Amino acid sequence: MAHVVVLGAGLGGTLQAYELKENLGKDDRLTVISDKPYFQFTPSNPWAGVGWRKKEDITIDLAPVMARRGIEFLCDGARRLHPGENRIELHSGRSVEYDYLVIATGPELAFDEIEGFGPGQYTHSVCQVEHATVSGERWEAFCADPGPIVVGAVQGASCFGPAYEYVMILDTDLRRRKIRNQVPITFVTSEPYVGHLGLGGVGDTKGMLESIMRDRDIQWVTNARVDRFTADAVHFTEFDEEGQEKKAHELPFKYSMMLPAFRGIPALRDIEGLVNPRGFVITDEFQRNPTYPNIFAIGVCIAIAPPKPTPVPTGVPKTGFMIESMVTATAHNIPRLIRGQDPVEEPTWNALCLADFGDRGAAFLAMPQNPPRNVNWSSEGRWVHWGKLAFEWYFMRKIRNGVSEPFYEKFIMNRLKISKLKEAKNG
Ligand SMILES: Cc1cc2nc3c(=O)[nH]c(=O)nc-3n(C[C@H](O)[C@H](O)[C@H](O)COP(=O)(O)OP(=O)(O)OC[C@H]3O[C@@H](n4cnc5c(N)ncnc54)[C@H](O)[C@@H]3O)c2cc1C
Repeated sequence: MAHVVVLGAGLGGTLQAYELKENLGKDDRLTVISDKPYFQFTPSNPWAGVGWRKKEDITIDLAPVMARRGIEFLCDGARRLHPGENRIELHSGRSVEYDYLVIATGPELAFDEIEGFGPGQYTHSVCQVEHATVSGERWEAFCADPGPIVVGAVQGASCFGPAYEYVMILDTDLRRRKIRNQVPITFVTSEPYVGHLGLGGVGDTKGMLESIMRDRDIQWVTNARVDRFTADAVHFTEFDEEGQEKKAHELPFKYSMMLPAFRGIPALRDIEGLVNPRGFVITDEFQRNPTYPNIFAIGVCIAIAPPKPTPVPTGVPKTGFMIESMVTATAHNIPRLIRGQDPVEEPTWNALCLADFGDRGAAFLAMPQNPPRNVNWSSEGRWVHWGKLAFEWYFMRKIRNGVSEPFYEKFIMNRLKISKLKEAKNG
């Protein structure tokens, strides 16, 4: 009999618990530990950031759901991991021991690396539902007395999709309110070009997103390193393609949201052999840590090197499709280890993003994540907006009912089939 613990109950940890439950033996114990009592559907946070969703629409109370699936649930935060003792020390003072651990703690948001940045300072956030709810409330006040907007992603950011989503959603909302003409919008990003996305672009994301931004009167600045935020301006330095300083900017705003860089959570930081210098968990091809072979990690908390350095540092996004493949590999590898076998399942690490703009949207699929790729596809249209609504509905239902079926695999296969049929029809 083995005790398997999943630390973190976000998109990755919750799915991990459901898939492990299917594959573990009857006598094995499964515990989920999370510092929040609810699951939040992070992809809907940009909608909460304009008041299109409330917190209760996109969160699910985990205790009853986990109880129904026969999974122990502990709502407590990890203070420190002691991997040499197979023990997690929790904020309550209690310790939990494990035979196998899956770390799924997502990112710590590194707002403190830039002066004046983040909630409680001068800018807003949609990274967590608690932030997005406040942003949605402030958005109402902004619309009553509008001015310039700055949206984007700072140096070291890896998650660019939600920045594009949020800027387009704000544009859509302002047009619906018929006040778009009073609001200059600028997109400021550390990416070397619009549509790079931390992936070197996917298909024609550069041309596609530039064209959409032009169409929506959104100005942009790329290769930007933010130096500080003050109450009503972002101060940043623009670099050229060689990485030389090009121009210092002071751009005024009345409302701003920029994606921060991520790092690993404090409970894991500086544990030698477990994490890299930014606190991301080191994993091998089986999602297993090489130093502590009974520890696996999935989701945003793992270390992935960028494919190619950029003039201003950028990271690699870890999106749902990729996380799902990490979950599935881990759900097969841990039971194999318990049975005395070697791990064999490797994740596929592909990237899919449905970026909703409130009326239409843009989608891309990169298989594998880094170029050169077998599938390098991007598209835009009204179908993406409907696709994102379906994604939210399906995912919330899946978490509520404890279903472990892979979503992305099915969605992508269907979408690619439709594209191929269309191509064949058009000759
Ligand atoms: C705004 C936004 C929108 C996104 N939209 C999309 C999208 O549309 N499609 C897509 O594919 N990807 C999207 N992503 C990327 C990615 O899919 C999400 O970030 C996803 O939530 C990552 O899952 P995760 O399980 O790794 O981390 P999280 O979902 O962040 O989960 C981490 C969990 O660990 C818990 N935790 C943290 N610290 C501790 C601790 N010390 N002790 C115990 N528990 C702890 C947290 O409370 C949380 O429950 C988006 C990301 C953001 C920020």
